[in-house]
Amino acid sequence: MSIQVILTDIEGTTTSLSFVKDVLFPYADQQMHDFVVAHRQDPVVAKLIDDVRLETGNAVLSLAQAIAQLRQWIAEDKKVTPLKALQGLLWEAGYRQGDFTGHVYADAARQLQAWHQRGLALYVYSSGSVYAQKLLFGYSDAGDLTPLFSGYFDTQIGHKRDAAAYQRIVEAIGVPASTILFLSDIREELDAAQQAGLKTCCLVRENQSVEGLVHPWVVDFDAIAIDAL
Ligand SMILES: CSCCC(=O)C(=O)COP(=O)(O)O
Ligand SMILES: [Mg+2]
Repeated sequence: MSIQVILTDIEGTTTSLSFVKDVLFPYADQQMHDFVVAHRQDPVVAKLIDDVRLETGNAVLSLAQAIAQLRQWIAEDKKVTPLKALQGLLWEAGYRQGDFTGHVYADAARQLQAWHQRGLALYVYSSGSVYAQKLLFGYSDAGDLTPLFSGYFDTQIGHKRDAAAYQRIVEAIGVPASTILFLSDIREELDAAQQAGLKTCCLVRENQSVEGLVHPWVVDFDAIAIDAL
């Protein structure tokens, strides 16, 4: 069956690792303390701090300890759902103030537009929260790309190395798994998607090794031959 849907990862796939690690994460790290303290009474932020307590298994974690835990998770690049949700809220100010724009490779922006034009449905699946995904594409280097996307998934649907997450995404999109092409730079994510029956393609942008790679791979979006996959 031919491809009807493209499901794409962000970091390392549409977007450089460096933008996430050298721009977004340091920004969140610098702003986390003041943001959480200023918004601690906001029900959304208060719930996320409770979620940090749940995640750590320490129900009496103080606000200061929760902030320290969040900053440690940033340093360790942990894909923890309350951290990802808070990062989205923090980055909003950075995008709106023009402190940075969302990095999207020119080839990715070009092909996303071309695939949308030819009638393929485009979805995102990233560990970054859906809110953060919409900000990145909404304030991207290539302008507002959000009209191209039919939907977004984050770790609320499951973790990216878990085949069950892809099965839930297939159900949510409502087309056969074999008509969905998943794009990612991480082979464990591609393995999980393949187990769920999706087609896969690995983005090898930054000198990763392709030794033993069982997935088709390309160096950028221009090299993806949808009809040949
Ligand atoms: C979309 S927000 C910035 C990226 C981010 O926080 C992240 O964890 C990236 O994970 P991905 O699954 O896109 O590799
Ligand atoms: Mg990635």
